[in-house]
Amino acid sequence: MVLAIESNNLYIGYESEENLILWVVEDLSLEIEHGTTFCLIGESGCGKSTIGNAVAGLLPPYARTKGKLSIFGHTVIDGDSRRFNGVRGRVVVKIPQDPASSLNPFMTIGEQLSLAIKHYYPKLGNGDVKNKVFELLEDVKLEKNVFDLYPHQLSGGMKQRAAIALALASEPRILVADEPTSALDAYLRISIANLLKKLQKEWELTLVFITHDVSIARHVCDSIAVIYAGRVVELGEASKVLNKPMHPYTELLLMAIPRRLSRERLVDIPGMPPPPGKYPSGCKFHPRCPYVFDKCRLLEPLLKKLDSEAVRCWKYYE
Ligand SMILES: Nc1ncnc2c1ncn2[C@@H]1O[C@H](COP(=O)(O)OP(=O)(O)OP(=O)(O)O)[C@@H](O)[C@H]1O
Repeated sequence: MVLAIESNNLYIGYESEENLILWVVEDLSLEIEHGTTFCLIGESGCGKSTIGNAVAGLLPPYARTKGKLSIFGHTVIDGDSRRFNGVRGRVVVKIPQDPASSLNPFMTIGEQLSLAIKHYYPKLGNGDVKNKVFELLEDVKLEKNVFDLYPHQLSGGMKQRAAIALALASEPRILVADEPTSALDAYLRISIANLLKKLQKEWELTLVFITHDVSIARHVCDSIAVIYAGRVVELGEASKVLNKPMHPYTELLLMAIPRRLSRERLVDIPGMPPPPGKYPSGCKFHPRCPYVFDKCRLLEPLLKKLDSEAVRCWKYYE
């Protein structure tokens, strides 16, 4: 087994102007096998994008880190030092939530893709570059005429496909897709998710898929980490976690979304996730947990390994 991403006890925070560090992600220990699709799921603000940015080498300078992160065995985060040269943009790339943010409005898609390919493969001649651009357009299922179009001439779904093509120009091994479907309607959401899954298989990529949409996660992921208040609360094979959730948060998250052909009533998760700096003592989910007992309020459980899964809940320590 080749590990594409490995983190050991990783902490990620942001330093405020008053030099206070707000730890957003804590105690993150993950092993992501190369050539698989790994999903980070959780409500808004729980730290999914922060983890995605850490993996892609895109944390801002005022971010603070502790612990370790390795990409294909190469240490990129060690304590508060981060070294992504040769990795960022080449081995690992990120597709942003909003495709417009990675596309230049003043250049055609063909010009942008050609420029990216020339940057990564300076020895390629113009003809080969153009051929590569057309291959990329075909890979993301865009017509050849898109070469001459500007971003504003594309629909939302086409823009997202162009952003994916741009991300693939360096022939990366890891693709971080941060809510790549959130701005799209239901049909386009599935078609972009399907495209990413197809590319992951054909290009033998490791795909880190960030979403708060359980039905998309169910559709594309091999394994999944459920994130709450900056920590993994459940980890395992997607089919197991999503069909037989162990953590009360995962259980509620699944009850809060409509399922096809199911007549079960939808349930709201009571309350709101705590913002960084306001995490409660004990288990971070205890104020919203229907199974809370005294110990949960006092002490935070560690992520406990149970067969092929892991769960951070005192229920499983009894
Ligand atoms: N660059 C940043 N500087 C300061 N704080 C940040 C930065 N990025 C994120 N945060 C804070 O970190 C916390 C987690 O945000 P993050 O975007 O990682 O969560 P998320 O789960 O991806 O949420 P969403 O689904 O809304 O994108 C939030 O409180 C957010 O305000």
